[in-house]
Amino acid sequence: MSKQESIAAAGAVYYLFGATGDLARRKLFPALFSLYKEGKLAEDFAVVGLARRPRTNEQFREDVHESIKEFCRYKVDDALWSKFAEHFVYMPLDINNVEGFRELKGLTEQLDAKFGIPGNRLFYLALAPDLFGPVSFNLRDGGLLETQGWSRLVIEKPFGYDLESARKLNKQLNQVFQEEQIYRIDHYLGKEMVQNIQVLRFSNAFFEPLWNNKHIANVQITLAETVGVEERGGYYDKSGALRDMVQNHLLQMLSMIAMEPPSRLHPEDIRDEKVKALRSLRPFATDEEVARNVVRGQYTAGALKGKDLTGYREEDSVNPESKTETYVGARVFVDNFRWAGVPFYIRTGKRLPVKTTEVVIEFKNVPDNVLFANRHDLSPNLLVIRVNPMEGIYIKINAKKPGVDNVIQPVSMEFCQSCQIGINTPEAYERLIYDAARGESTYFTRWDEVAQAWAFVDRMAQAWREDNSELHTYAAGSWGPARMDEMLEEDGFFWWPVNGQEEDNVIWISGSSK
Ligand SMILES: NC(=O)C1=CN([C@@H]2O[C@H](COP(=O)(O)OP(=O)(O)OC[C@H]3O[C@@H](n4cnc5c(N)ncnc54)[C@H](OP(=O)(O)O)[C@@H]3O)[C@@H](O)[C@H]2O)C=CC1
Ligand SMILES: O=C1O[C@H](COP(=O)(O)O)[C@@H](O)[C@H](O)[C@H]1O
Repeated sequence: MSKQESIAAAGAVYYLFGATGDLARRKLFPALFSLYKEGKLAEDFAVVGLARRPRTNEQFREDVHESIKEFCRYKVDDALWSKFAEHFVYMPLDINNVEGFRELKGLTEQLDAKFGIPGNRLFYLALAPDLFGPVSFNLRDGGLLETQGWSRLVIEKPFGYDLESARKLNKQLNQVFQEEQIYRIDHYLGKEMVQNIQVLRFSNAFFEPLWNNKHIANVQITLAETVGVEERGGYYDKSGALRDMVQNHLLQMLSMIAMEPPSRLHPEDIRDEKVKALRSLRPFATDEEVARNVVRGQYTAGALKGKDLTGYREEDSVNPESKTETYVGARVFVDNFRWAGVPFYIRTGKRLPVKTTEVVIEFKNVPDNVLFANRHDLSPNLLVIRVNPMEGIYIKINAKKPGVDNVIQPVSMEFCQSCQIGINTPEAYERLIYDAARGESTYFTRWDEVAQAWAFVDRMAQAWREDNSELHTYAAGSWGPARMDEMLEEDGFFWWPVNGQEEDNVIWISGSSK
């Protein structure tokens, strides 16, 4: 067996619902091409683009070509493109019309025969969530699930609007698919460094023994974006940062930092541990607790890198009186033996000064009775996990300043993954599509995780709905509402600089990312 054959996912028909949409264009077509180029898709596959808009196969292939040229991390060469393009067909289909699904079944049989596909079906729903239920019913009623091979459903976020709507949606899906067949995408779980959290934690003698409240003072998780709401106001103004980022990406990252080691590296064991961590989140009992521990903010006009920026309420397709939050910061606790008393500070926002996703683990200082205890120049040890756009980790330690007695200075030692691997790091969507095609579900969210995360954030949304906590404002291009900084100060901490914006006095041992 050649190397190429050994890494290829089993052949399947990929049904791309929402094939004329933004996600397909920016992420899904480029991901499929990269998988093909790397031999992770062999020749026994077909992609059927599905949406209402009329398109011929040729027009559709041209759309795919343009998307790959613009967004793929690989350059497209003509010979490979021609071979790849043959696997793509388009069929106009309205999701509410079951007849169309019957026709799709006929098309599927032709594609199975043409490409030697063994009856495997991957249904990717790049659609608004209110269409997930209707698609599932029509897949069943149109006969598309009657097959000798496997059938899997890949669905995009948001999975509902709150716990109640998520439950309803899940119930609909469960009428057609088993939980094991449902792959709920959280694209942060496809990011290399998010997946690396487990490896760092569980394969290094350095970290695991210290990974608890005896040694860790606090954990800081930042998901900062420079972009504003862009053209997505219609969706975002209803969703806000809490539903768009906290319920999913932020809490998923938190659960990976906080989880206990699984007994086996089996997807269900890992997800069991993540859901336990989510269940241990201390719920906010009252509106007053929400107000004390959670900060919601909305950006006003400001500037970034010399460019003037409008405020959120002035953006197109946003209600000029909108109270939607574009920033959420919170102090949360994981109430279990490992984490009791350790604050997790989390924040996410649009129009912040840098695009970065980072986790900072701040360690407690050395005990009072040792040599350097009363030194004010002792800085806490940090472990920093850089997820995006830089990928890597660094640790900050204290060391003697060379040539000078009695002077201690912080030193950062760095593993810069993106400097070494750079453009070849697979994009999250490549990894996740490949995993779904291989039946590897570790980095997809299971229903109980989703439900637990909704239950946690619903309490905040409820307090805000009742309007008992303030909507802070922050200037576009700033680090968000000052109240969040004050919260850390109350606890004797501050936000560590992110995105390599280290304090001036730190020496970098391998400063390639600076
Ligand atoms: N775009 C992004 O970066 C991200 C998107 N997502 C999620 O992915 C999903 C898709 O997002 P996005 O691509 O941006 O959305 P778009 O609005 O760009 O695309 C929606 C797609 O759905 C199709 N569609 C709508 N109604 C029907 C129908 N009745 N029958 C058949 N097709 C229909 C549209 O095609 P047509 O009009 O031709 O029918 C279009 O292809 C959403 O759930 C979104 O939240 C998640 C993370 C990031
Ligand atoms: O899911 C989403 O994520 C993006 C940020 O993703 P990233 O990979 O660029 O960090 C965010 O802009 C968007 O609002 C949200 O829906």
